[in-house]
Amino acid sequence: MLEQELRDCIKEIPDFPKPGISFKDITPILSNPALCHKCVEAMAEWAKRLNPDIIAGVESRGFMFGFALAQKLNIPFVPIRKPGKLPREVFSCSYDLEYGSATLELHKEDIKPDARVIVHDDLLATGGTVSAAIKLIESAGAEVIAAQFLVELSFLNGDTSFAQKLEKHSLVSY
Ligand SMILES: O=P(O)(O)OC[C@H]1O[C@H](OP(=O)(O)OP(=O)(O)O)[C@H](O)[C@@H]1O
Ligand SMILES: Nc1ncnc2[nH]cnc12
Repeated sequence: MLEQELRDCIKEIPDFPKPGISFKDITPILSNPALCHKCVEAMAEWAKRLNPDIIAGVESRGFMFGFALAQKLNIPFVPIRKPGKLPREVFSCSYDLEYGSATLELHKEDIKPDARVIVHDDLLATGGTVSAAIKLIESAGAEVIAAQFLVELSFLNGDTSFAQKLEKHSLVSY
């Protein structure tokens, strides 16, 4: 079963990057092309019935499977990036995450109003990152129809209030 294969592959690193954090290292998945393929297939199978126009992926770990998913669905991929990286006019949003605080940016021109967007990230922890990504996309006048993750840390009891207004999906939950 895919969920078990992912659990067996993801490495848990205690006290990284700060004491008390159990870091889920997804990079071993990237060394396993067959498992990557299964992940993209499973994400695409779930996402396609929602008929999205765009996959928006969050820097940096959200780029890897987010781009692959967009390619699989044959739709555009739009990057949501850390501050100062995108050269054109941006929407900007600051937020807190499990081990600090951060800002994300989105090119204003990249998402047209009324587009149906799926936000993709590798991992859902406190929910701060995905909530910021949703705000950015809504600033562009577009609709976020779902948020999709490789990994969800349910034990954190993070802010999943975003899931009241859109669909949420993850391949493995801790
Ligand atoms: O749900 P949250 O508490 O907001 O945490 C989840 C976010 O944290 C990690 O990103 P990080 O900011 O560490 O950046 P990276 O992807 O560049 O490693 C992860 O890739 C998610 O984007
Ligand atoms: N515990 C964790 N492991 C990996 N990435 C994270 N991003 C936020 N919390 C994380």
